[in-house]
Amino acid sequence: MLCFIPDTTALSPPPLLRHSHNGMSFCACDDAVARFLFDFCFQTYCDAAGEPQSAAGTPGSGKAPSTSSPVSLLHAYMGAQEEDKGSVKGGAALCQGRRITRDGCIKAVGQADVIRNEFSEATFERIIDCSGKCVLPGLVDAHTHPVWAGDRVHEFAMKLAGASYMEIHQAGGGIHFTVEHTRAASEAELLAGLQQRLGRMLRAGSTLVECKSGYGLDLHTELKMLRAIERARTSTDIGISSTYCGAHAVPRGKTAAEATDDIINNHLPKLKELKLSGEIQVNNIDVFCEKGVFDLESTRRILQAGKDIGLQINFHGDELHPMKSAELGAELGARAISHLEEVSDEGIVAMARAKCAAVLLPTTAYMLRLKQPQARKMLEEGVIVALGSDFNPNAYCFSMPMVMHLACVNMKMSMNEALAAATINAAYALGKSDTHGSLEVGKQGDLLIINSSRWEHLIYQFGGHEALINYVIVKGKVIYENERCEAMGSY
Ligand SMILES: N=CN[C@@H](CCC(=O)O)C(=O)O
Ligand SMILES: [Zn+2]
Repeated sequence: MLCFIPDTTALSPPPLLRHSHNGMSFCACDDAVARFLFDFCFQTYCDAAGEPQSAAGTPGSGKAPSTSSPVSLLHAYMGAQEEDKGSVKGGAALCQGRRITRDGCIKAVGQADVIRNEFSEATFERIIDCSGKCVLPGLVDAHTHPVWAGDRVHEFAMKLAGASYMEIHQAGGGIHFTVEHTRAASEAELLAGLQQRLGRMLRAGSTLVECKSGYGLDLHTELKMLRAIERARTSTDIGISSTYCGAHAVPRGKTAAEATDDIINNHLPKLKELKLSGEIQVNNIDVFCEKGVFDLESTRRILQAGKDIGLQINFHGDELHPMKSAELGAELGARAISHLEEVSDEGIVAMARAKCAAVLLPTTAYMLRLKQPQARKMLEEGVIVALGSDFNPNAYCFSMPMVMHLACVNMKMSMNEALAAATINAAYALGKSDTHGSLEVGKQGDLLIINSSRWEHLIYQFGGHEALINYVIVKGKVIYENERCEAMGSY
């Protein structure tokens, strides 16, 4: 087991926050989950690891003490990733009075002395001294396109010179350029690029990421991409939610209607077969619903067909033109819709009612100088707002800390809102808020330890996360340890 000793002094109660958990949208102040998240966020000091401390409070039950408590000492004890092979140690036997399978889930949360008593006979593989540091949930990136070959740095120059995203796309560049290179690449090459990118995401604090296909457009290449994602799922530590995005663009030589028929009649039946045989796990279906790409009716047909084979609907909508994508997503029971720069007022209300998450992508609005999505209005209307990096050859950003910073500055989100959007709400957008996105007993032990006594530095220091992130932990196992972090300091 791994033990963290993040002693805390609660600084102040978090402000009102729109937050989601298990499909509910609520104010953080009224909910134990959110209070827990922020108890962990407001950590200021710690004594030496392993030293007994005194603090009043309740044992780790997943219900954290209120942030109004003057002293809030929290410990999180977690199992390591490997299955226990039978040598149950004293500590393991103590926990909840039953055999612990070392499953990488959080075993207890609560006041330090209470948990110390509960686990007094436990032995730990490692104890991490979190003096002066903060422990946060691992970040969740709800929208990425990380499988591709070639890059589009030349197009960045064109855009800086004034070309629009759609002008480049219609001239055969953009997604078409990447499709050409991705079709020519081998699965091994795609996997190598993907693993490298996932490593960079992990070092920037993401422990769960959504990964889309969508640079093949033909069945052969889409499957090649999905297989690369599947191999990354088993060969890397980062969590993956995979998305079939064969309707990312209309392939050259086909009309949108022909491409729609091809997806429904050929791609999806094959995906269903591979899902059933266990060869590929695909979680979501995506379409780029946009003027000049897939219109509302084609989008509806593809998404419905994907839903019919058990995929969660999670698609690109209302980005460059108002398409009524939000209204469609709400009607179809979409789990999430991304972009939404051009969403209508009715669409926002419909998404709130349908508990359909809005995945906002600050890097894209910034890169393409689009109008910003109306994050404030969405939050006020009760939409579950999540964030994603949208990492792709157009928006080349791996870093959720930078995404949170942009969301705060450009979309006027508070830092608390941005953190919730990049953790529990992003997990909700992927259908994983039961197991990911916050630090609760029974949830997967994915977390970050940052080298600052105030968690807000992770957002405030734009581009400073490399020096701030001290540890990245997935399923209770230290995946990344930044030794330079101590030397660099955080201020
Ligand atoms: N807008 C559509 N898809 C991506 C961009 C993909 C690309 O340009 O390669 C997005 O979410 O920003
Ligand atoms: Zn995208």
